[in-house]
Amino acid sequence: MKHFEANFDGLVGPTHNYAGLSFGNVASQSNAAQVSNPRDAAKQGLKKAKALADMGLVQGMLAPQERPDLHTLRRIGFSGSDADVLNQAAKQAPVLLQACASASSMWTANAATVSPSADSADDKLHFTPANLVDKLHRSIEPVTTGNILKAIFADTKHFAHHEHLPEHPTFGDEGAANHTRLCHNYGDAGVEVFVYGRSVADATRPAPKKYPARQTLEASQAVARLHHLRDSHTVYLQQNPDVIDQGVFHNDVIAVGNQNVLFYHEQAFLDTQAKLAEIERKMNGNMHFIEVPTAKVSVLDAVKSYLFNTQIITLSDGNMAIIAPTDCQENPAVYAYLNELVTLNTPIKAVHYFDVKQSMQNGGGPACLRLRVAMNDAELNAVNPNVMMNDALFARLNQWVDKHYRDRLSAADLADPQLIIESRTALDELTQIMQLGSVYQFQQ
Ligand SMILES: NCCC[C@H](NC(=O)CCC(=O)O)C(=O)O
Repeated sequence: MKHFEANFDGLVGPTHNYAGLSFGNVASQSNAAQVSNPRDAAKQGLKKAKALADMGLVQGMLAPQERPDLHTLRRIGFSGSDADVLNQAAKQAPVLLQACASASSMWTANAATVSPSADSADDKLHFTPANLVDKLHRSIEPVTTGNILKAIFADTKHFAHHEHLPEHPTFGDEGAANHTRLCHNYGDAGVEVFVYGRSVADATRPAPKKYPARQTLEASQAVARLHHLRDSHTVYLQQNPDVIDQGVFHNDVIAVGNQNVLFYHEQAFLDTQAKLAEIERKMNGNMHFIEVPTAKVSVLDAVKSYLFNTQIITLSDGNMAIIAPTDCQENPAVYAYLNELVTLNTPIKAVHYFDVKQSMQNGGGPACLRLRVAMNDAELNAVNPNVMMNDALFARLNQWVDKHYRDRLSAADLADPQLIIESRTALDELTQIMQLGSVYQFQQ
């Protein structure tokens, strides 16, 4: 049986816009009120996903969510026709309308935490959608995320789906952005590293002062229990609160892992040496810890360029490559570091750059755009084949984007009732292309 890691990228939705909704996410805040280009955003994402498929990786796509979310707007008291609801919300509570119109489900690293069957005591592949409670616009994602994941990973013989954690700050959960699975071969039992920003129960642990710590230790522990992970193969690691206060709102802005490589910034964690020793021990040795010193790349440069929001992928020859945003080429310190990295004695031998600027301007790099699912042949055979990237799906989805997406969207456009119709027409067609069934509220 073959074992590998598949990536499922989020297809950018038709309402992609810049609303400055994410306090603590520097890019989101500094690009607030810019005009976005949903069509380019979707095509940039598709191009990156297709390139990985062409490199021989197993690559799928996850459908976007229904936005504007009329269901939530009605739940909070706006009423009448769909156009009335938008109109009232735009006048009375424009920030709530923006929250209900965000295309943030595109960042599928936050869709869920995924544990492969090799790690779980019940031999199933587990999914827990993230509750994303720290941000209103993201807290409305998990139910539909669960529907989409169940429509793609349907076979209960292989896949276990859990409900998102209780919607309370105690269980703040940001999904795979704060979770890294390490292993020697993809089929081996791996070590799952959960990185949290604060502990609710243990007030003696430090916490950030300026920006929120979105992920709690309590949430990470709950997910590990749900997924039947073994203590001997699980590590809980605290993020350095000082870097959260410098804009590292998710761990995947400061660290990324693949197989036996952990690539991270010197200032990423607390208790770094003791925790790396625990990882080394639980992995039975042979780890490559690639620590980037502040002297070479500052935290500020890491946050600006998204050096760590890169994907590290294993190619068929066993070598690894980094998938980086072009912003890393534009930052002299980071570019120099990456050029040096490929000459060092590590498994990483190449860097490929992709323009994902539409997403970057909201604080989402290549790694935010994908959900990793380590699996085997038998599990892949049970996945809905209509979401898997290939020449035909790439062409079909590009046509679909051209047909339905606008090439500019401003805050004022979110109040346009026509946007509801466009978005629903597009998503209805997409559920047919991907054969997802009725995953959206408007289809029920
Ligand atoms: N993993 C990357 C997530 C980026 C995402 N940005 C946003 O939601 C910005 C939306 C806006 O400001 O319009 C976030 O902060 O959760």
